[in-house]
Amino acid sequence: MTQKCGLVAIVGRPNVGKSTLINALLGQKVSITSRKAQTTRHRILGIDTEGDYQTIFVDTPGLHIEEKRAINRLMNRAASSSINDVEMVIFVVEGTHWNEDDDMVLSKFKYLKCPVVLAVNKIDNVEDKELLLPHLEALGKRYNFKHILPMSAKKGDNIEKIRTWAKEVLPESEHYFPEDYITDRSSRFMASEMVREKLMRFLGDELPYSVTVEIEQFKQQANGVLHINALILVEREGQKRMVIGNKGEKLKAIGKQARIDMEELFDSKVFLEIWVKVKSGWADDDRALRSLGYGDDYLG
Ligand SMILES: Nc1nc2c(ncn2[C@@H]2O[C@H](COP(=O)(O)OP(=O)(O)OP(=O)(O)O)[C@@H](O)[C@H]2O)c(=O)[nH]1
Repeated sequence: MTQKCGLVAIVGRPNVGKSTLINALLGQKVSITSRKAQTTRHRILGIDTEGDYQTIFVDTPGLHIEEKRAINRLMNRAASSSINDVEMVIFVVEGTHWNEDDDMVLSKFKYLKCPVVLAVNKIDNVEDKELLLPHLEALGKRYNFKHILPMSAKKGDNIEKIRTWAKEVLPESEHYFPEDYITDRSSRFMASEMVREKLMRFLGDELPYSVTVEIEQFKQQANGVLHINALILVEREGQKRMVIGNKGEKLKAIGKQARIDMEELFDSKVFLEIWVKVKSGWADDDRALRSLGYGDDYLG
């Protein structure tokens, strides 16, 4: 049989569970998830290769209404353009909560030619299941969806259908990526996302968007241990203190959790060092090494 390959977009307002769905579809942590809205700043490709089929899932940044901040405008642009050349769109919404942001996403489908699947996520959260059916029926009247799928990305319920439907729409084409690729993002990028995710988890709303993470070193040592140096760049001294926490506790916890995820993803022991630096501060170029975010067994 000839090879088939194509793009499938996963769209939806922030926080509906797109990253969780991508992770569930690919069975690996390729995208970051968080309770805080809008964590996906980058467009991440998740690649699912099975035999002759290769589905490239495009995890778009959350589309949303407010356009005041430049970053939001950029996110909207990236999201709109990524919808156009795909074979299918998975529109993720949340349980029985439909709001005007969902309407906004829906309005982007006006000129779409490809099929749209409505994935009604987080049904495990819907307490009154009797409400679900009429709600799904009402949703069906909003657009000519190819399928309407109640599902739970977190529990893995019904997500196989998405993989099957995706395969059905793939055109004949050579595979774009080698079969062992899960994402076209480099491992360095994945490592930085993992640190950023933990930052968000530990600092929540306190964390400003301006904080960035750079991977300065990513090297496999002869003994197989992966040495990773991450640099967290903040804008002010106060933010640096916040990230480091009392006696370095916060940074230590962030480092530990990030290391655990990295070890799983890279399938290797990881030695992770994290530094925090104030971005613009020429007067503050001291890079205090604050984190011992690695297991004690790698110390010796
Ligand atoms: N109960 C429940 N929670 C879910 C489910 N799927 C995702 N979540 C939770 O919803 C929150 C947001 O999930 P994400 O996957 O980060 O959402 P997202 O749409 O990628 O968010 P952005 O990156 O902001 O666009 C997380 O706390 C998830 O654990 C689900 O099926 N059931």
